[in-house]
Amino acid sequence: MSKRRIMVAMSGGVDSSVSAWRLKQDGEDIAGMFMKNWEEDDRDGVCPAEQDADDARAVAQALGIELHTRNFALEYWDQVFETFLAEYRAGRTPNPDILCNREIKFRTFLDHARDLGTDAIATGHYCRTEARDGVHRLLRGRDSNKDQSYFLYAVGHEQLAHTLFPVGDMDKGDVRQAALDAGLPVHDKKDSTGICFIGERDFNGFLAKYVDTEPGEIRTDDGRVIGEHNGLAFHTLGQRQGLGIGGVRGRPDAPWYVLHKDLDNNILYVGQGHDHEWLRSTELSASQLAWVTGAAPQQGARLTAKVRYRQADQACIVESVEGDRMALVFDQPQRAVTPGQSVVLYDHDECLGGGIIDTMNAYTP
Ligand SMILES: Nc1ncnc2c1ncn2[C@@H]1O[C@H](COP(=O)(O)OP(=O)(O)OP(=O)(O)O)[C@@H](O)[C@H]1O
Repeated sequence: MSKRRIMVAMSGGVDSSVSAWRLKQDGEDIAGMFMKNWEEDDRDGVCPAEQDADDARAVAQALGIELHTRNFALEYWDQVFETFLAEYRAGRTPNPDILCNREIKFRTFLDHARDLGTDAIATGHYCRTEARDGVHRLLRGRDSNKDQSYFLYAVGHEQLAHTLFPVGDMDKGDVRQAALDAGLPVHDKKDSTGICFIGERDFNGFLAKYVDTEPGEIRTDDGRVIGEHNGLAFHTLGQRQGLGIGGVRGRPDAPWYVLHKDLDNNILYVGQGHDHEWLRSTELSASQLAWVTGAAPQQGARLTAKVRYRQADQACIVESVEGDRMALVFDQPQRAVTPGQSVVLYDHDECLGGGIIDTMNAYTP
């Protein structure tokens, strides 16, 4: 049997670099691909993507493998960024990394890798897969601190069958150590943070270029108008900073939190108290459902869920799944369940899939 060929998605970061190195150590026949998914605009001369491409090139050279580069900026714009903007325009808070995984890394990239005659792809995500009864399942990464299965819930088993996660069984510390031991030039490179196309720059300034917003009233939970917001899109439920208002009523220093966005009337409701009761939901509904194996969980199933990345597992019950709509009930109230974000379901270590949050039962004025 001829040896399989693997295309490693190489970002120039430490995780994908160690992924490539591990596969090479295992004697696999590998090549790398760097994707450019965003055309640079006005980052004051700083061009992180160029630096990343250089890093990917340096790692490929150190490993003695071929590096392909592809520009998927058009695909990214159409399939990720347009949806991202549409969600913000609708007053919701999207997660573009989840869409990027589904549409770009595990579709466009996978297709390109196949066109180049490779049999599988590899990425540096902290996840694992397991084939059971011939169907590939998605498991959490072994390093619970770095687990990225939340971002991959919308990738199906057909794609996972052709995917390797070489660092999914490693701790981040061991990955960095491996990079150092292997002499990879990126061993001490900083982890990337934030949304990839925005990077470190001002988020609201970026968004304002694409989304028209109207100023409107800021009201307190007891109905007083205490200021003006600059556009509901710039505010996220549960968010603390950036309201530009002082304290009132004997609690001048207590921080304010976004409690509710009244989209019909363009009013931002705020209140004092991180765990304000208006932010608490015990139920939510979600749509745009995606199940890794293709099978939805049973009604009544007791599972755990995350309504945001890095949240601890929350016990819940699947109240209903009908067509493309699911309702969940949580054992404990959840803070700041946010429309547009994803709810992801787990059965112990297995990530089953999830959907995009539409409504929750937090109090609304
Ligand atoms: N520009 C890119 N080109 C090729 N592959 C990429 C690119 N960006 C991300 N990837 C792939 O997706 C994986 C997860 O991306 P993410 O942005 O979460 O990076 P990360 O966890 O910081 O990993 P890394 O340390 O490899 O950058 C990467 O490990 C890599 O395999």
